[in-house]
Amino acid sequence: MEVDDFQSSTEAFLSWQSAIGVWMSPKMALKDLRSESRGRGVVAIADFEQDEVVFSIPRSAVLNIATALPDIGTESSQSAIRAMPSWLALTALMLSESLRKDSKWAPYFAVLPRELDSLVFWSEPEIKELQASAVVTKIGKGTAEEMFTQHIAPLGLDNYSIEMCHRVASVIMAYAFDIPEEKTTGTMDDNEGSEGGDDLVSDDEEEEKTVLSMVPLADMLNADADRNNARLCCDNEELEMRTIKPIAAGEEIFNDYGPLPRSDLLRRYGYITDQYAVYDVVEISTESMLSAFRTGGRVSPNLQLNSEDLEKRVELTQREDVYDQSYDIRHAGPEGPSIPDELLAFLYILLLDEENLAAISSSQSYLPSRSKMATETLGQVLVTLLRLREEEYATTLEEDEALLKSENLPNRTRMAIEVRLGEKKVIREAIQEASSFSGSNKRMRGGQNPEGQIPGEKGKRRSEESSHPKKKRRFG
Ligand SMILES: C[S@@+](CC[C@H](N)C(=O)[O-])C[C@H]1O[C@@H](n2cnc3c(N)ncnc32)[C@H](O)[C@@H]1O
Repeated sequence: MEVDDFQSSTEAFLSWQSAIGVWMSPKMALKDLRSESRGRGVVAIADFEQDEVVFSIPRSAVLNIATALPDIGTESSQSAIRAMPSWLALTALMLSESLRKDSKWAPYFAVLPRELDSLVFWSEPEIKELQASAVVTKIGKGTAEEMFTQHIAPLGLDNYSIEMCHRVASVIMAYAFDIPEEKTTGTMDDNEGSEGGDDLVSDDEEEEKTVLSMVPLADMLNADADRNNARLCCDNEELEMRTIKPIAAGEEIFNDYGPLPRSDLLRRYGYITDQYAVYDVVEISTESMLSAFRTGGRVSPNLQLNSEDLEKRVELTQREDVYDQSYDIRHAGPEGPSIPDELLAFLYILLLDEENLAAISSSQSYLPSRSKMATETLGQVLVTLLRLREEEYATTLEEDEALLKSENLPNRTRMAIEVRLGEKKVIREAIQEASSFSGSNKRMRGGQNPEGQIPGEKGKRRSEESSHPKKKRRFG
């Protein structure tokens, strides 16, 4: 789009917003931020105080099934759309609406991006640059295409194509909000959309009904984990973008997408920034850990297990509710350590000697506190497992750091390197944490002091010893 087109479509969009009842503070402006690679963004042109309204949007100016479906197609296509999962229904709705010559939403569609860098648009070689990042398994392109074919193709829309569906669905993923249905209360803190994830933050104890919606203007805010200074509030009949801290003239007004690792930021929104590095995550798959424990695997031979023993112990991890398909390793912070309690408990059960395993199996004793599970042996095994995980990436952390110094890297390659490098940093941090484990090995198979059973240690009362690990997982 030419500069003039960009400017004129921004102006047409803003006039249309006023015409459909959106109130905008004279202290805000919609700015061209392409020179900073952020498309359009909302900026303060005068000082805002905390909790001031930046703009307010009547519900009739929000695009969703309730506001737009009655105007399109036949009754049967309307009921077909209603029956679809919310992200697919909104995709069908936007495709249908964009075919209408007199569409009320045309000035809005004109400012939505034609292309994004979300992972669904990456070529195979580009995806390969993400190496062993678990995000590669979460792109869901094939599944989305099956759904387009199954649900949207039968509507017979003139503009239907798989590529078009991806374009619209990706805009929804990056731009849509789940908003509470009218007459309920709540506060939005990020735009989350297409995967049925209702990331609504609300004071209300009751479960709220939300509707996936495109909220023009609210979706013109860019996001920043550190500089988040505004939030979409749905407490009143109109939706209001309110400041959550004072904003000085000249500052950009930012939303937040929540604690997303950069891999997910890339998958959903097609960009990354350093501010989200703190949320980077590495998944370690349970299957890969179990194969390291199998006879001939990579943990030390005296800790390997035959299939029967392994199965028995895995069943116990399931009974103790510490079994997962994979475990998230992250940067240590106020939320907790790098290595989650569930992973410690899982490995602890695989490493327990027969006597203590039998005691837990028969509920004579319980999983101990984290510090007791963090034994030296477990730490060493974890270091081995983490090194194996690191080896799954085709390059090392140091090689990635060197690569990032090269100029003229294509943008997608650079973003992929940053994501995989961030994950390797998480692994290194977890290796450090595991190396510091110093709990006694007395209950471990192959422990250094297997004879050192303390009298009366077995069968302690729950109140003295148990600190059953709690699920702390934060990401889907
Ligand atoms: C909700 S829209 C924000 C408005 C968008 N800038 C526009 O011009 O339409 C989300 C998209 O904006 C871009 N974006 C948001 N925050 C960003 C940031 N901090 N840096 C770069 N791009 C950002 C990404 O392309 C993302 O998919």
